[in-house]
Amino acid sequence: MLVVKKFGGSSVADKERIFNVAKRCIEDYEKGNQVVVVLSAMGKTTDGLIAKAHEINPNPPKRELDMLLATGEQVSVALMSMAMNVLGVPSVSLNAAQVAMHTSSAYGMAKLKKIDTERIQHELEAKKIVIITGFQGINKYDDLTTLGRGGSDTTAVALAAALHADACEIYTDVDGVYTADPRIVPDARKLLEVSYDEMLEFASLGAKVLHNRSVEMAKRYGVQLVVRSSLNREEGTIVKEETKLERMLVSGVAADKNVARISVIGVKNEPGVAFKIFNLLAKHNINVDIIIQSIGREERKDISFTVAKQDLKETMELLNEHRDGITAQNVTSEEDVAKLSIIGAGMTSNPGVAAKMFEALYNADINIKMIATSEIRITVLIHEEDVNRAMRTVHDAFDLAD
Ligand SMILES: Nc1ncnc2c1ncn2[C@@H]1O[C@H](COP(=O)(O)OP(=O)(O)O)[C@@H](O)[C@H]1O
Ligand SMILES: N[C@@H](CC(=O)OP(=O)(O)O)C(=O)O
Repeated sequence: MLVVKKFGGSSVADKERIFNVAKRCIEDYEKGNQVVVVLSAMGKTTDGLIAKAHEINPNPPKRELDMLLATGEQVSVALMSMAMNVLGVPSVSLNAAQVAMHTSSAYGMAKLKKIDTERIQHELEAKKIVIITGFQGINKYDDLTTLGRGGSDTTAVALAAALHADACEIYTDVDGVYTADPRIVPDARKLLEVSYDEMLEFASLGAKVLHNRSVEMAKRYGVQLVVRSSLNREEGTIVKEETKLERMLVSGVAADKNVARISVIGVKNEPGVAFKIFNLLAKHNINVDIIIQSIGREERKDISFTVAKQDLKETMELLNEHRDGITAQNVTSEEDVAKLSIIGAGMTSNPGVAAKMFEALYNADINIKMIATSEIRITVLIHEEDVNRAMRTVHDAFDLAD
């Protein structure tokens, strides 16, 4: 059996945890399995590297930032292989260039395109545990790229697909996917199974327990995932196509503080304006979420939308630079906002769900700034300082603890 095991930064944060992971991997190896380990950078290393970059240059070139960030994962894999060596088990660490994990060129948000498996297969046949850097790749210029924050999960799923692995296990510091972030909602309940579609919404809406692209990829290639803890032996959560369990109306609540609101005020009420605004942002790889257009006062209207906080500065610069072209009278922004979402495949065609969420927020005196819905989620934009309270309130309103 070939197993891909991914351990996040929290699981390899210090010497004890590195040895803990090494031992868990060796247990699998000693059962006769082929073991591929994917690691993230230790603890908060990536945050530290980003801060260091900004000390030197407040606008670091994206290529150089990736060059720097990719070092974090290399430290983890080298130390892990040294730990396995101490424990007497043959292993080898490989970075993205050594494997040849090919990505697109977009530094900081590269997409995996193709993974060469020869080197990995060769090392597995030599009976080694193969330890691979998550989060990074190489592009067509042979430069190092990174896949976006939390991207090591995606590396693991891509490797599981490329190697036709029998299992793909994602180890973190909680023992599965819960109805809400268990650190914020203490009575959140662990889900035994969750469908790809629901997990994709969870991940995209702020539950960082899995990287959203890893779920997309798992669905596309039919890779079944298990999310579990590296710190205990509890059964985890299975992420797969269809779950046998009875459909819950709402499966969970997710929050995302990494969001900012932008309002483009007084644009002309004529065809093509929205196209010009969002085409401009798309050309600069800026992802936009909730979009609201006001009903036009005669000749002018406002368009508001959200972007990730790290894209706020660039978005504001672009919109101000093109203010005449997009016919805007003013552009404003708000940073202290957060998104709160409820997710559930069972909410389709159930008219009471939105009302129940809004009632819970009303009872807690929380104001809603924007609303977006899809078949399986309802998202509201609220004040950032209200978000944890809002999460607990909505979790309670839908009885998710039971
Ligand atoms: N619905 C959820 N279920 C479980 N964990 C969640 C959820 N939403 C958010 N989280 C958070 O995700 C964290 C794990 O993700 P992350 O910190 O990226 O771990 P790692 O370093 O292992 O990749 C948990 O500690 C938890 O606080
Ligand atoms: N080290 C990277 C990639 C990653 O996936 O990390 P983690 O698995 O610890 O969330 C980050 O911090 O974004």
